[in-house]
Amino acid sequence: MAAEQAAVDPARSEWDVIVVGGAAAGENAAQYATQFSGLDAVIVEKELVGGECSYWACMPSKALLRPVELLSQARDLPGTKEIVGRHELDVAAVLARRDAVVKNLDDSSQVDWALGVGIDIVRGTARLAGVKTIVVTAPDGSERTLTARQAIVLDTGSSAAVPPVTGLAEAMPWTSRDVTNIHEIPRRVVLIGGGVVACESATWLRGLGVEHVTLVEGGPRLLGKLEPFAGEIVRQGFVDAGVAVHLGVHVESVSRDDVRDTGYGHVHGGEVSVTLADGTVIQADEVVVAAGRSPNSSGLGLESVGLSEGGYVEVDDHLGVVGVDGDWLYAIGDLTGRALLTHMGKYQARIAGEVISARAAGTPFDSGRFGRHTDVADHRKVPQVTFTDPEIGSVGLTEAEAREAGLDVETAEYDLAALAGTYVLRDNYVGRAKIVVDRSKDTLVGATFVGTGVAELNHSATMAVVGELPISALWHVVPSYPTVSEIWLRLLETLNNQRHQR
Ligand SMILES: Cc1cc2nc3c(=O)[nH]c(=O)nc-3n(C[C@H](O)[C@H](O)[C@H](O)COP(=O)(O)OP(=O)(O)OC[C@H]3O[C@@H](n4cnc5c(N)ncnc54)[C@H](O)[C@@H]3O)c2cc1C
Ligand SMILES: NC(=O)c1ccc[n+]([C@@H]2O[C@H](COP(=O)([O-])OP(=O)(O)OC[C@H]3O[C@@H](n4cnc5c(N)ncnc54)[C@H](O)[C@@H]3O)[C@@H](O)[C@H]2O)c1
Repeated sequence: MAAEQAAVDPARSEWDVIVVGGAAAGENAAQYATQFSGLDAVIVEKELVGGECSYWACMPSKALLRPVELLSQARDLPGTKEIVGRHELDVAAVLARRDAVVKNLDDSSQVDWALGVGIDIVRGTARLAGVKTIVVTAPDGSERTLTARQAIVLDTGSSAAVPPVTGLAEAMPWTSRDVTNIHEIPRRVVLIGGGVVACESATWLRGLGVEHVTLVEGGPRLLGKLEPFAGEIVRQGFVDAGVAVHLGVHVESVSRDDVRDTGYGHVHGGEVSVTLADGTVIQADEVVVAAGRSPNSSGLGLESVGLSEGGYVEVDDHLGVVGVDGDWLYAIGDLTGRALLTHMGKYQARIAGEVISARAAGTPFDSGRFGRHTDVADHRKVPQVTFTDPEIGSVGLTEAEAREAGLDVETAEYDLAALAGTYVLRDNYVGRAKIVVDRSKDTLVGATFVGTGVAELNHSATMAVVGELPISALWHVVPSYPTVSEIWLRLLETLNNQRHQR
C-alpha cells in the first residue's frame, strides 16, 4: 500500500486512459492500452484490485472444488481407494488453502503488478460525470474529478441477483461471496437455482461435509444453458452423492426469525424455512441464492452520457459503448452481458485496449478475418468449463441453439467411458460427449464433454470452433493414446458411420 500511495500523486487528475473497476479484465484493458503505445492509465477500484474472480468467485471456488474432485477420483481407483478408505476431507486444511488462494483478501500483489507495469491505482467508487470525466468518492468520503485524454473503460462487473421471493432478502441469504468464502459449515443448506454457481457450490458443500444439501431449480433441468445430457449426468451424480434436487419448481417464500449479520461465510442467524411452490417445506441452517447475476450499472452515472441506468451496457464489436459518440467510452466483462466469464472479459479487455491504442495513434484497425480489434469469440464461440463432479467442457452452440440459428445441423455423440484413455483414469468413469456440426460448411460449431479430465480437452474444441477447421482436417489431428482426447477420433468415426448409413 505504501508503494501505491507513493506512486499516485493525489493531486493528479488526468490520464490517457481511465479504467473503472480493477478486475482481471480491467487490468488487462489498462495493460493492452498502454504496453506499446506510450499512453498512461489509471485503474479506479472501490474494493480489491483483482475483482470478483480472484477473491469471491472463480479462484476460491476452484480451490474448494479441487480436493473434492481428487478425493472422488482416489476413492474410485484401486491402490488409492484402500488408503483413502472412508476418510473425509480435512476441512480446516481445505479452507486454509482457499484463504491462501484468495491471499486472505489482500490485493497487494495485484497492486504491485499494476504499479510494476506503470498502471496507477486510485481507491474509491467512480461514477461517470459527462464526456471523458469521472468523479471518484474515496473511502473517506472525499470526492475527486478525473478526466481521460483518450478513453474510459467500464469494468464494474456483476453481483448476485436476489429474486423477489417473499422473505428471501430479509433472511439475509448467502450469496456466491459467502459460499466461496465459507468459514462455518452449516449442517443443512438449500440452494436456490440450478445453474453453474448452484451446481458447483452444491459439489463443494457436500464435499466439505454439509449433511443435507438441497438444490431447487425453477427450470426443467440443471445447467439449462448446456446440452441437456450434461445437466442430467450432474443431477444423477448429485443423487448418488445424497444431494436432493428439485426441478421445475420455484421457491415461493423464505422465512427466518433470527437474522444476524455475522459476516461473509458465517451462518447468518437461526433456522431458515424454505417453502416451494408445490407446498414442500424445507428446514435448513442456511440458504444460498444462486439465481443469476445483476450488472453493476446502477449509480455508475450512465445517465450523464445519455444512457439509462441499471441494465447491461451494450457494446459494439470494438467494445465501444453503443449510444455514446466520440469513441471514448468502452465496456468489458460481465457489465456488457456478452458472456459472464473471466476469460471472456479478459479477451474483451485485450481487444478494447488495442482499439484504444490504435485510435490514439490514428492507425487503422486490423480488419482481417481474425483481426485483433474485433470481438469474434463472443459470437457463438464461447468456451466454458463447469467444475462439477463430473466436470463439463463446452464451447459454441448446443444442438438446440444451432437449430434455432437456422444452421444445417448434424450431431454425433459418444460414451466417454468407452475409451482406453478414460478406463485408466478411474474404475467407474461416467461421461458423454457431443459435437454439433454445420453440415453446409462441414465445420464444428459446438462441443460438449462431460467426465473426469475433460476441462483441459475444452481448448482443443475451442480451437476447432473458432478456427472453423474443416471436419476433414480434424481427421488428421491424431489424438495420443491412451488419453481422454481419443474422444475426438470416436466422435469423428461416429459422424463418418452416420454419413455412410444415410
Ligand atoms: C461463484 C462463482 C464462480 C465463478 N467461477 C468462474 C470460473 O471458474 N471461470 C470463469 O471464467 N468465470 C467464473 N465466474 C464468473 C466470473 O467471476 C465473472 O465473469 C468475472 O468475475 C467478471 O469479471 P468483470 O471483469 O466483469 O468484473 P468483476 O470481477 O465483477 O469485478 C468488477 C470490479 O469493479 C469494481 N467496481 C464496481 N463498481 C465500481 C465503481 N463504481 N467504482 C470503482 N470500482 C467499481 C468492483 O469492486 C470489482 O472489483 C464465477 C462467478 C461466480 C459468482
Ligand atoms: N465455472 C464457471 O465458468 C462459472 C462458475 C460459476 C459461475 N459462472 C458464471 O456466473 C454466471 C452466473 O451463474 P448463476 O448460476 O448464478 O446463474 P445462471 O443464470 O447460470 O443460473 C441461475 C439459475 O437459477 C434459476 N432460478 C432463478 N430464479 C429462481 C428461483 N426463484 N427459484 C429457483 N430457481 C431459480 C434459473 O432458472 C437458472 O437456472 C453464469 O452465467 C456463469 O457463466 C461461471
